[in-house]
Amino acid sequence: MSDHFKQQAAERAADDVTSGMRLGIGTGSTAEFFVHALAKRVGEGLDVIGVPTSERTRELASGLGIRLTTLENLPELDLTIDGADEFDAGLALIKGGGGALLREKIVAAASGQMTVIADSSKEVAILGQFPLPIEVVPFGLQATSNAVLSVFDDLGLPQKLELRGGSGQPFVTDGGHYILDAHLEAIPQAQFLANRLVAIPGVVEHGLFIGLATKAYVAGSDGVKTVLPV
Ligand SMILES: O=C[C@H](O)[C@H](O)[C@H](O)COP(=O)(O)O
Repeated sequence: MSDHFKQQAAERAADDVTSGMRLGIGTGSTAEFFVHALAKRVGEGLDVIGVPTSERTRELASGLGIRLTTLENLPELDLTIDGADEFDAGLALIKGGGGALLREKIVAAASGQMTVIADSSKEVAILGQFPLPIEVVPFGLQATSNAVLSVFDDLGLPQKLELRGGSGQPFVTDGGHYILDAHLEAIPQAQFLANRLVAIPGVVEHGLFIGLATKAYVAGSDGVKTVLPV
């Protein structure tokens, strides 16, 4: 059922795209529905150019005939459409469940607008039930993990950090980094935590997206609703 909702939200976002737009194209199962909906419109004559946020999305979108480029060639975008793991009433997000958070955040920050597409299960009163992904360089992994844990300690957050994939075969991002998933349960001071995390050497980026999303299409049993940040 949730796949059906993801598809509805994605199709609603695809309706907003007009010819000439420079698009950031997100990653994940919801974003994949968007890629299919966009490809259908491209097949009907819509003329857009897209920057994918992952190799996975690049392969899918190019295979479906969507014209793509890189952010190097097109550093300013009109609109990014992407999924989220959680969002709150202010449209602060947790992203990175699929490991694409770094490119997703760079692309969203280069876009005039960002539309989140999600099923209603992603809406939360407070972020943090979904584990917060923190992308780190492999060098100095233990030292970086310790520094992250020390920030959690300072903020009274749970000290539970897991290397995605496990130490035997860590998950490697498109940028060649690892991901630490932080099981925080609730993040009451998201901006403060974000500031502390990016100040740690070895942390490349984290999955808190604050002040980036300008709109969300959220699909549930009542249909697709539009959410604007409060
Ligand atoms: O790294 C992955 C992305 O941030 C995804 O957009 C996010 O995990 C949501 O994915 P899904 O649409 O599959 O729930």
